[in-house]
Amino acid sequence: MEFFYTYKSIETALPLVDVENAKFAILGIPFDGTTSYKPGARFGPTLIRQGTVNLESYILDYDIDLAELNIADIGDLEVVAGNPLQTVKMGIETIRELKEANPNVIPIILGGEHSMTYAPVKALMPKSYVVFDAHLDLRDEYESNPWNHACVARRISELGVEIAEFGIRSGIREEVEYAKEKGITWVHAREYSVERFKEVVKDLPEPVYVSIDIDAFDLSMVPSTGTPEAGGLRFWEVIEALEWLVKNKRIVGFDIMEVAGMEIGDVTALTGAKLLFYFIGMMEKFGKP
Ligand SMILES: N=C(N)NCCCCNCCCN
Ligand SMILES: [Mn+2]
Ligand SMILES: [Mn+2]
Repeated sequence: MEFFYTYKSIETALPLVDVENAKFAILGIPFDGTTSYKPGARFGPTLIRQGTVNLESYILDYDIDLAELNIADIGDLEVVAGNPLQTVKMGIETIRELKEANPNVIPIILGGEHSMTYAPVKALMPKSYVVFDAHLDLRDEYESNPWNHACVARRISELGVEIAEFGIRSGIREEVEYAKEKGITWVHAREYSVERFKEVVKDLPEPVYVSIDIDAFDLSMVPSTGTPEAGGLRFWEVIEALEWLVKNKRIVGFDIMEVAGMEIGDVTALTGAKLLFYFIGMMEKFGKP
């Protein structure tokens, strides 16, 4: 199947199937036009895919081999340089095309900056948005742009989607006040635990969209990201929370955003690649239908 707004990118190290037969479909959105400190997230989709070359397709702790699963990769979205809204609109259309081709497929978006997450959320319209992030992303606008990556959770909130945020350690008072006004729960990185995650998420309505802004992880694991923040989360404490989430809530989509970098083997991209493999593996092993 051909998609109007996509082009073929490098492929992961996994054998791939057609969209029509896929359980998971990868789409890269290489946009980084509003990142304010470090650029390079436009290379995230390519670097994450290339990082999978380094990984075994077999997930030891799950006894699942991703090479045996039905995974499609529809390439990267054609972005409109400097225009996040137009790029998001093309992303919405592409993900809707994807779901028309296979209503059961689970889209996995590789960013690109976090503003692009609005596209899968608008296309899939989950009841809840669960996000790991260093930043609240609840600004009404940033650098005079309401489609800046610092605003994505606010735009999602305006869709009426319930929101829970984890790993937070950066924001402004106005965002905290907005979260309080809208009943958005956010957990500071210092207060984060898997138990706290379960407490917050257990009553959220389904289905759920899960977003990972890679800067939620500690700076040591993800130095190549647009707005890095020290004091982040550890890998396995996020994986354990996601395993509980996919067992207990129906997941309609997933993304890994804000992976930047300029070279093959970038540490941040390798973190993203490992996370990609674990998410697919846990969905296969534990995913609630
Ligand atoms: N990724 C994000 N959500 N970023 C939010 C804006 C970056 C905060 N810089 C603050 C700079 C103040 N000197
Ligand atoms: Mn973010
Ligand atoms: Mn962030």
